[in-house]
Amino acid sequence: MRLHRNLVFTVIDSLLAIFNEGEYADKVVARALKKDKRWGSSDRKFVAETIYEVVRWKRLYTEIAEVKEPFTRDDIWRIFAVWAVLRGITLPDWKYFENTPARKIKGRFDELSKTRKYRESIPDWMDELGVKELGEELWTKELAAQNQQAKVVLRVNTLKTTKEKLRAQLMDLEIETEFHDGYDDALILKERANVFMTDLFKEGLFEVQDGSSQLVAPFLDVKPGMRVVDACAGAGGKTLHIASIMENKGQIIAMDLYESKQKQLKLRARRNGAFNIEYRIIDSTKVIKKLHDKADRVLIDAPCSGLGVLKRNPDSKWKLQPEFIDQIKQTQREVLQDYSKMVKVGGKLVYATCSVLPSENQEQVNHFLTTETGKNFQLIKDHKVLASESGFDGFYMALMERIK
Ligand SMILES: C[S@@+](CC[C@H](N)C(=O)[O-])C[C@H]1O[C@@H](n2cnc3c(N)ncnc32)[C@H](O)[C@@H]1O
Repeated sequence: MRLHRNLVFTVIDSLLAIFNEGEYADKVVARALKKDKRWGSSDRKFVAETIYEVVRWKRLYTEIAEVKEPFTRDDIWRIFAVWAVLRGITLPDWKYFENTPARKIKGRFDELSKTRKYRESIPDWMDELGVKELGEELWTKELAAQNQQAKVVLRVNTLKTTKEKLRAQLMDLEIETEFHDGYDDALILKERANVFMTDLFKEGLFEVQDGSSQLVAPFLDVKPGMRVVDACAGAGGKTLHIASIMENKGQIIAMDLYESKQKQLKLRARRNGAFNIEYRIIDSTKVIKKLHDKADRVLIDAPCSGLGVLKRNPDSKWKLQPEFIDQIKQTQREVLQDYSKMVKVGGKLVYATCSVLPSENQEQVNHFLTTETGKNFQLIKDHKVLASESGFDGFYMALMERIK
C-alpha cells in the first residue's frame, strides 16, 4: 500500500480532533469524508478505516510510540507511524517519518502484547471492571472479539420487499450478501460497501442494523394489531423493525427524551413506509401515566454503558467514565420502575441493553422483580449475547410478563 499525502494529513487532523478536542469519531469521520469530492471509494475507505483503527488501538500505539496526552501534532505522526509499521506499510521519505525505529516498534509490540490491557488497548479501570463482572477468561475472549471490525449487517424492510429479492438486487450492484440462521430479516455483507449510497437504501428497502439488535423486536413477541410502546426509541432502529413485523397494523408509540433523535426516526419511518408510529417526547411524568396499564407490549431499550458495542464505537473506550456507568445504572432502575407500569395485565415487557455487564443486565432485572412494581411480573426468559460467541454485538434482553 502506498500512502497518499492528503489522505494521511486528513487522518492526522481527524485524530487530533478526536483525541485532543474530545470530538466523536463518527462525526469526525463523516466530516473528513466530505473534504474532497474527488476521492474514490478506496481513498474514503482508507481515511475512515485508518482513523477507526488508530482510535481502537490508541493505548497500545501510544505506549509503543512513547507519547502522552495531550498529544502534539508530532506525537500523532509518531502514533500513525506505529500503525503503518505494524501494518507492514513501507514508510515514504516524508520528514515526519525520519528516524522511525521500525524494529523497536515491533519489539515493543511483542512485549506489550503479553499484557491484556495493552494488547486489547483499554483503560485500566475498564479492564478491572470487565474482569470483576465476567471473570478473567470470558472477559479476555469478549474483549478480543469486541476489538474486531464490525460486520455490515442489513435488516430487510419486509414492509417493502423480501430477503431474496433484496439480495438479488444487491447482487446486481455487485454487493454480495449472505443469510444467517436465526436472524430472519438479516443480510450480511461479504465485503464492506457503502450501502447508504444505493437507491435501494434511499427507497427504504433496508436499514443497517447489527444482528444482535435485530433479535430484540422478535423477542418482544409483537403481533399485528397490538399497541406497542417503544419507551427509549432513540432514532428508532428497533421501532422500525417492530413496525415491519406488525405489517403496519396496530399502534406503535415511540418515545424518547430527545426531539433530535425523534426527528431522525420520523425521516427513517417515512423512508421505510412505516405509518403506524405515534411520537411522544417524555417531557413530564404525565406522558407515561396516561399509558399506565394500556400497552400489550413495552420495550425498554435502556441507555447503557455500550460495553457490548466497542466494535462499532471504539472511541467509547476513551470517552466512557466509571461515574457514567454508575449514573446510567440508576437510570436503568428508574426506567424499569416507571415504564413497566404501561404494560397491561397479560402484556409483555422487554428490557434490553447493548452491554455485556451483568450489573446492567440480569442484575437489574432480578432487582426489579423484587420491587413492588416488579412483583406484578414474571421472567419468561432472557438472552445474554456475547460478541465472542455470536460474532455480532454484545447484547442483553429479558422478556417478562405482567401477571397481575
Ligand atoms: C440504547 S438507546 C436506544 C436505541 C434505539 N432503541 C434503537 O434501536 O435505535 C437508548 C435511548 O434511551 C434514551 N433515553 C435516555 N434516558 C431516557 C429516559 N429516562 N427515558 C426515555 N428515554 C431515555 C436515549 O436518548 C437513547 O435514545
